[in-house]
Amino acid sequence: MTARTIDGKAFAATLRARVGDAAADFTARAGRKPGLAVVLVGEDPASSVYVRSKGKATLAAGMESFEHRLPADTGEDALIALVDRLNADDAVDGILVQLPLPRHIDERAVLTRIDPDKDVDGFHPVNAGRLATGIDGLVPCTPLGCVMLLKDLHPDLSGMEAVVIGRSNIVGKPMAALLLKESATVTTVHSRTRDVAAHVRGADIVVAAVGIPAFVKADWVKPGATVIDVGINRTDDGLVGDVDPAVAEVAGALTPVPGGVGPMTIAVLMRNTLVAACRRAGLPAPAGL
Ligand SMILES: Nc1nc2c(c(=O)[nH]1)N[C@@H](CN(C=O)c1ccc(C(=O)N[C@@H](CCC(=O)O)C(=O)O)cc1)CN2
Ligand SMILES: [Mg+2]
Repeated sequence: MTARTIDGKAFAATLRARVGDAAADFTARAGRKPGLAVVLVGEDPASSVYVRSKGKATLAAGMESFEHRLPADTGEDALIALVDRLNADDAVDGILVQLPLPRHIDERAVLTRIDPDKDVDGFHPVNAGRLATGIDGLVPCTPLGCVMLLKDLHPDLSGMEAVVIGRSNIVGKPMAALLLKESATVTTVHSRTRDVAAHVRGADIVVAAVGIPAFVKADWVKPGATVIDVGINRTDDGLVGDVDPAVAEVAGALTPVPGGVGPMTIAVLMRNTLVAACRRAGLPAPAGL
């Protein structure tokens, strides 16, 4: 069997177009555009590219982009002061601090300072708590993008066996919470799990978010399973995922790297910004997003 390729790039393009339509509608009703502020500290080349892409996507969706590029030696206090200003700025609906931050800055101190209702990354503990308890909030972009791709293929995930590999606050934990919300039977495996392969073998859905190149092997995967590869590992052989390419011979469907989950992250960020803007303006949630 050769797995069907899940085209995240194409899905992301349609999502961005739908957000663009909804953003035009917001602008007509609210008398202003939705606004997204992105903060980058330092000059990490990959982060710099992502921030530029976010700015371009924001403008392309008809939204206001506020880009703040700060030097690598910016102090934590100065960064927090900027977050406070963005929290108080009515033109800003969404705030995103690009990760990773330089080592001298406490990531948690910065992320918990963002107004939860502007936290379009969904990383604030208030939004994590909302997700865990079933309250509408803002949900991390990458896992929400994964669920959108999964539901496109399997509109009803209820009762499906899902294994999430990795337990980060950014992907693994919210991914498991979102799958649970869809009534899947969810197992999270991680570095202390005794037999990862045994868990993966029972899964209809595998989400690999572990950050180890080609970690998931073909003989771990149930024939026909849907495999979502969240890994973005830069190696001497270029960009590779967390899933061994040989998995394509066993899986029913697989996201490629690049062109799978990655492009969904920025498309969902646009969606989250629009959702935050609608909530802040007291407008109904945009349909179908
Ligand atoms: N504050 C945040 N920081 C980071 C996040 C995040 O969601 N919020 N995620 C990643 C980086 N990221 C966005 O910020 C991101 C990563 C990858 C892609 C993407 O489209 N990848 C392409 C490949 C691009 C390449 O060649 O590098 C793909 O997979 O097809 C978009 C956004 C960490 N930081
Ligand atoms: Mg740090």
